[in-house]
Amino acid sequence: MTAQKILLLVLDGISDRPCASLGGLTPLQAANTPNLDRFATEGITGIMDTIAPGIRPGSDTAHLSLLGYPPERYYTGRGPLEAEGSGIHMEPGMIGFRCNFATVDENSLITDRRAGRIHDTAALSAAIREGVDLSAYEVGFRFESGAGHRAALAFVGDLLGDRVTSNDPKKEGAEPLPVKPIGDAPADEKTAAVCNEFIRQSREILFDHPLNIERLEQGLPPANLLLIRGAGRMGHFEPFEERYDLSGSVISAATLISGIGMVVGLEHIPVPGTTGSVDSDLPAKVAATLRELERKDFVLLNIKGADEAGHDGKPEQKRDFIEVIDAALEPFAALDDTILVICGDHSTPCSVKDHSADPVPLVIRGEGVRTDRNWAFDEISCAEGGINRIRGLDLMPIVLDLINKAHKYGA
Ligand SMILES: O=C(O)[C@H](O)COP(=O)(O)O
Ligand SMILES: [Mg+2]
Repeated sequence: MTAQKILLLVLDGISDRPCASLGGLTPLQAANTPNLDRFATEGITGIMDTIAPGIRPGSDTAHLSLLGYPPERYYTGRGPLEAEGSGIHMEPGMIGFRCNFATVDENSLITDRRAGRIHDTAALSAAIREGVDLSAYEVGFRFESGAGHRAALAFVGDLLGDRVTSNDPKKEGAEPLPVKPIGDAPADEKTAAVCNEFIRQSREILFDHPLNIERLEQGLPPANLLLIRGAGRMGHFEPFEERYDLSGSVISAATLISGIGMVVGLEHIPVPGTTGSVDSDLPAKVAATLRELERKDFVLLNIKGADEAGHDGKPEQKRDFIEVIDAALEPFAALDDTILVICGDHSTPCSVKDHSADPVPLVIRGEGVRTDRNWAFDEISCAEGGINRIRGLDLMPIVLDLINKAHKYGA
């Protein structure tokens, strides 16, 4: 029997570098992962540069590559993808941004780029929608909360450009930067001015919002500043179903990943109780994935929490969450008509607190797949596997071949 379906499970930021506090092991090596190891035993393993060796992938460009959409052709910035996944439909002419709720102190220094990984910013977003007025620029806007500290923004108006910088210095202890046009096009100058005005007004609204007063009383960092980045317009994506002759769904609490799925035409399946963080309801996600595989040919499932632990520089938390992931994956062992692909989108080493170019581990398991001698799913063991080392764009062709949907090159 040939497998008919594909489950692409992306363990976001799962891979790492050796951690001193884990005795020189990576969190994935240190974790007890019987299910992942079983998939490695039953399948074929390897490592993957989701973009190319030495290139540090963003989650956006990495996921585009994994889905077989070359980012150099399709990527128009993170903002529009994050916006689409946050429920803002990006019409032509709109400029989208990714935002962080962040904390600044009385000296205007950023003390936390994620406002203590705040959850539930709905009230703050409502206040911003209500209070910010950009009519002086004849610009409207949409603003929606995403998972955790994340949010998305889109400007609607004439003569807006998308070539502007970010106010995010990308580190704590620094002041927010002014947003500047890249070049001297009037449309980019206008967008930069609108960004700075949006940031100014939203900061005033957030400063004495009751939720922030409450957070201060509880000793929590207030979400009193928006960092905005990733300006862009929506690109054009060949629909996944036409490209591969596969129907598909995306399951992800991270709005960026749902947005990417949605723009290529995957159906977004929201799952209550999932947070994109280490407290997410993973069994609910796994159950939803199995339901989707009953009615669709392809499912993209993203599990985000290990990436957050990497960004926070917490090896023990990352190791422990990997064990939670592993336990939740047990039901996938029963998949028999599905090619199961498990990989990372990039490494997020705890020592770097950001993405690195270290390749990610990969396993492909299912009917007809050749196996190799590797029995463990981790960065080091997979490097000895039968897939060897591939790029993200190689993945879809390999998997399409395994379900006999590849086309012969030549006669
Ligand atoms: O978690 C995310 O959304 C990104 O991968 C990291 O973004 P941040 O550094 O702004 O939290
Ligand atoms: Mg990622």
